[in-house]
Amino acid sequence: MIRVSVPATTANLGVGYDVLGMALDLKARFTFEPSTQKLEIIGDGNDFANPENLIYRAFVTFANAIHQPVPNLRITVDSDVPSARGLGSSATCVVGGLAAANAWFHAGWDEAALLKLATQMEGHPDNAAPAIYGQVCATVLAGNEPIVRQYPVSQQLHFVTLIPPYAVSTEEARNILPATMSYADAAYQMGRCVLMTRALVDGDLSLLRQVAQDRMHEPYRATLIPDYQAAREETAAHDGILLISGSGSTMLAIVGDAAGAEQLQKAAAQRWPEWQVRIVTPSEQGVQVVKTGELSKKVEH
Ligand SMILES: Nc1ncnc2c1ncn2[C@@H]1O[C@H](COP(=O)(O)OP(=O)(O)OP(=O)(O)O)[C@@H](O)[C@H]1O
Ligand SMILES: N[C@@H](CCO)C(=O)O
Repeated sequence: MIRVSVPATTANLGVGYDVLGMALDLKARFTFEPSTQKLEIIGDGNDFANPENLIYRAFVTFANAIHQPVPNLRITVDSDVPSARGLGSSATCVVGGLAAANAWFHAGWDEAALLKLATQMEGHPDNAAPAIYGQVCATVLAGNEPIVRQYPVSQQLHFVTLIPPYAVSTEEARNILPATMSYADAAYQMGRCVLMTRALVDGDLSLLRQVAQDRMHEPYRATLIPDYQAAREETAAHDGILLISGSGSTMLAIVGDAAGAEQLQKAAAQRWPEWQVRIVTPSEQGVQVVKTGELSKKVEH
């Protein structure tokens, strides 16, 4: 049996559209076993219990890439990562399926090779990179080749996810973005993206506040999240900064101390009782693969 644990990820971190992403301590756990049937999927939503399941598709993609036959599989899903909420659920499926297949076939692919294939499946690397490597990752593509670097996140920063009960599909949230932006806006954005990484590493909340205002996607995507303005005001009332997590609908609040995070969590949970409001911490680890009862660090080399 192969067990895979993959962290949720919050992509973009505001000003790092398609570049920055951070792994979180919310996990998706998948197990892969031989089955007498072609495919069994247990524990996943009804919509996903079919061969189009993204976890299975990733496993099949890997098998095809190394020219191996696809085995009969039982996949068991136990995920704390809600689907289509901006917390990288699709990346957990893709990275989980690829990493499991890598271990299943003893293929020995390293993280860079997994990231390349995961990026092809996802279309952009900013969820897949931290799902594989952990921490904050900055990733760019040189042709099809991802170039990635990790940044440790300061423990002085505290994070609260505000997860509404409604979904936003990434596809829709990408389609509403304009096709071009001006040089002035590009320069505005580049500088803030660079300084955002510094603010996260240093735990510099005042710098973070100065550079968090995005011009590339948040103004457009806010229209897809009916409670965005209210969530911003609630976060500001607790001295926090609000970003759209990935393509939404989740919003990520960043505050400067643990007590402030708890107060915001309580207030938001009270105001929106049907939301999941969770204090989260960055995950230092990316995907973990456990095979035959032993923890092997990521995939076996
Ligand atoms: N548990 C799951 N089992 C199978 N497929 C899933 C599961 N969770 C998510 N998916 C797939 O991922 C899709 C959602 O991906 P989408 O990119 O829209 O949102 P997200 O990854 O949660 O958010 P974001 O990319 O903004 O962080 C679902 O429509 C489904 O295809
Ligand atoms: N960078 C991606 C992350 C969501 O998958 C986006 O914002 O569309």
